[in-house]
Amino acid sequence: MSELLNFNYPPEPATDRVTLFADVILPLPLPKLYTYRIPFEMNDSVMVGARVIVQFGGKRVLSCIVADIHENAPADYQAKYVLDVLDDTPIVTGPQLKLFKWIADYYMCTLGEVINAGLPSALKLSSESRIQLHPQYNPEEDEIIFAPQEEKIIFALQHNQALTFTEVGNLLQLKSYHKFIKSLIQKEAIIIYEQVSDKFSPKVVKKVRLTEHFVQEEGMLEELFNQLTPQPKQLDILLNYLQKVPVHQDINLNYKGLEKSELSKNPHLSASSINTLIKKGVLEQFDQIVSRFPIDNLQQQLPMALSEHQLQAKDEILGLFKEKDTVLLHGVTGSGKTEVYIDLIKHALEAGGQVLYLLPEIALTAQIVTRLLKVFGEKLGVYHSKFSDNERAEVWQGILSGRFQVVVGVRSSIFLPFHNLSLIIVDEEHEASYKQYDPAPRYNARETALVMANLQGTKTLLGSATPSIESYYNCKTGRWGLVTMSKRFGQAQLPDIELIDIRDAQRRKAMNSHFSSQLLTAIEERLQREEQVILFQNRRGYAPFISCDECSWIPKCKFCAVSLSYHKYNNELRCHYCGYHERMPHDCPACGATTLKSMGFGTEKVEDELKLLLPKAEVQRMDLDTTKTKNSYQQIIADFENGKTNVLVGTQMVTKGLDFENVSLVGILNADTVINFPDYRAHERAYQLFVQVSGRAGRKGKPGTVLIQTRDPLQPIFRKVRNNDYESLYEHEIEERLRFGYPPFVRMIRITVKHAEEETSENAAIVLAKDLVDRLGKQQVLGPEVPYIFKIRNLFLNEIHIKLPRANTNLKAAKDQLAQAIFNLRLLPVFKNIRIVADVDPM
Ligand SMILES: Nc1ncnc2c1ncn2[C@@H]1O[C@H](COP(=O)(O)OP(=O)(O)OP(=O)(O)O)[C@@H](O)[C@H]1O
Ligand SMILES: [Zn+2]
Repeated sequence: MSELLNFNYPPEPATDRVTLFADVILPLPLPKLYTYRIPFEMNDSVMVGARVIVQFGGKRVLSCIVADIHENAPADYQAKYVLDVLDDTPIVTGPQLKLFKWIADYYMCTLGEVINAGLPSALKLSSESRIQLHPQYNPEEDEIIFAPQEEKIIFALQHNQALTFTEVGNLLQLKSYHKFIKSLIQKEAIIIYEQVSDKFSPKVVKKVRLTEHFVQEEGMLEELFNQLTPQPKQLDILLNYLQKVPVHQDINLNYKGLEKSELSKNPHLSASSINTLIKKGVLEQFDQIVSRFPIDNLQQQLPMALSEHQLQAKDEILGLFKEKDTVLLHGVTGSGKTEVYIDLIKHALEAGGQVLYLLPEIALTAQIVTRLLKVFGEKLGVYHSKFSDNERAEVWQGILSGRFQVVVGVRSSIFLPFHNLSLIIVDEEHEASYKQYDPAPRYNARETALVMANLQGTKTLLGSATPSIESYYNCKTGRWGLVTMSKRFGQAQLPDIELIDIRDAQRRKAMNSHFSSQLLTAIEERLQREEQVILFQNRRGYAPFISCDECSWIPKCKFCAVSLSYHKYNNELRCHYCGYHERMPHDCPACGATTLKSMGFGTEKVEDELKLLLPKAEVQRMDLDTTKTKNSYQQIIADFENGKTNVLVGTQMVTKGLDFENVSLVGILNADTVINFPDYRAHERAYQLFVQVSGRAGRKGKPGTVLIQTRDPLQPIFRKVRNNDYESLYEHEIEERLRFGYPPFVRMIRITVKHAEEETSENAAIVLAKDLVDRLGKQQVLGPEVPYIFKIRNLFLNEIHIKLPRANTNLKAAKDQLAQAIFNLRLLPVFKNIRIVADVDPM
């Protein structure tokens, strides 16, 4: 027996020496898969879906995913060897690989880009990866046996914070050192991380417990009581401990102990006495590493009992699922869709499958996670970008191991390694944030979820109070099932919606900056009644631009064709497209006058002015600027829930899905910017936004009011919003879409041509458009045209839109033509540096 075998290293060479090759997906935007040769001794350990380490190019060592194993050597190059296998079991499942391929094909990008977006970086190793000692690893205590090479690594790590892979290679003077790293990870002696700054730091809590002999030995506890009787403060602590940790019922409870803060935060207990007890050896203090997803203190609850309407909706959904794969739940705001989802999730879990619950925004997950945790406890995984990489990897592994059976998350959750889904829920299905705009893959999580459901033979439930026109069309044509809930839950009524004519108010001198006196009075009234208010404004920052009163100078971004927004809190001018920022000048750089004025207004100004106008109001703001840190959403939402704040000002973040019982007034400060947006979806979007934000008012018994400030109260969209008349919106929109050729009747692909020189960009777009007309036909190609924002990050943009009729178009063939046209264009020397982005189903 070789010494190596004792350490679980690759098995002995197979006797029938077939030469196998692995096609791997490298985490790079490469147009095709690369083939590597599998060394004989790894024939049995390389698996589809597992990670292997390969060398790519001269120096780079990368981990990649095996997509296929076969016996065909590549025809045009000599295959390099796979260096090492990282996983015993696949980390990417079969259905997932199929889905990734679909995403790459449909959204016209490479598999590498899909893998790159999909895998948490903690699962992507490269030569930049570093290792450090596992924080729980204790060389004295552990009885694990290490190979000499492993000991060498551990020794080095005891003297160095961290080592790169390359350093490990040099240390061992070995090329195939990865197996030692892998083995050390399995033995939990080391961990891997990507950068020094992102080092894994375990979450530790301080705990106390009774020193062992007090519990183990007969009569010791009684004696302790006697001893402590003269010290009532210490006795109190002991009693309190025993109340929370009833060791007399089960002595094993003592081992888990109690968080020290449970005792120290109690105002009736003395902190110094706790420490005295520790010094005396009555209590012992210890650290415990806890999960990042603690649910210890949550009381598991049964889901709420469904109302008659909810039960009926649920039965209808289950009934429709017998015939259709997809059902849309169209329920007005506050109708109790979430409880219907929860019931269906329970149902699906009982049948033994996994459930994915998609939400469009992190802001929304905060509230819903609390609700779901109560019902599903440890089975629930949460996934979004505010989580650290380690946390995301923990969720990924948790799904593979079966720890998490329900996952709630934002759009990127569609990349997770599900293999046994029995239900997918897409909440707020109309939301544009399901679409990733940049970088590739430019996928729509809603569409991808439907394909995922199809690949796994499962059902999808989409829900919204304001469905997208496309989804509703699918119901009308019978492809999907439709279930409607037209009443709010319980006694709650839909809010009253009133319009305020800003122009008229200005004439009557009834405007106080951006607030009509009607709105201000309404806010004051709610505050007096101790009710809460939500105010919506479509823009963040203080003002979308500033301008000199004297010479009309307006500061613009150096890199983009947009004006700079003014942010007052840090006195900065900022570009919302590229992030460029500079200090707000004191005088006009053009004429020297001191007459710089802010124009228009954003959420920051609303917050600022409201604090001046209503000094008693506790105002908080929720927008991109106030939600940068991980827990900021949760904090803002919790403060509002607890009544610590009474006015919440925000961008579209405050409009959707949030459920506050005490909100009785919603104000929309300027409705017009939402409606007058140059896009075929503008009216659909405006309707959705107004209905959704209105839907936050009056959700629990108290009647709600919505005040909408506008310069154009006759705009027909308002009538539809006030009457909650989705049908009439749909009828109008679908007719226009048919007449002018927009989705759902056509599929659109937007091609953006980018170049640092305006003329080159334009010429390239002209050449490309011409070629596309030849290939696809004149009807199918629109443009090129210069978009409204014609320069971003120093690149000049030109757009071409391709419209492909849904009926009788061979989509695959059309995309091949498009890809060929782009390829040919790039062959022309003048257009060598041109960048071309294809966005399929742009939003
Ligand atoms: N069966 C039930 N028992 C008790 N309360 C319920 C029940 N169903 C819903 N509710 C309450 O009614 C309110 C509205 O429900 P929910 O948030 O699910 O509405 P929704 O349809 O998701 O609304 P939106 O589209 O605005 O997000 C919530 O406060 C919820 O707790
Ligand atoms: Zn910019």
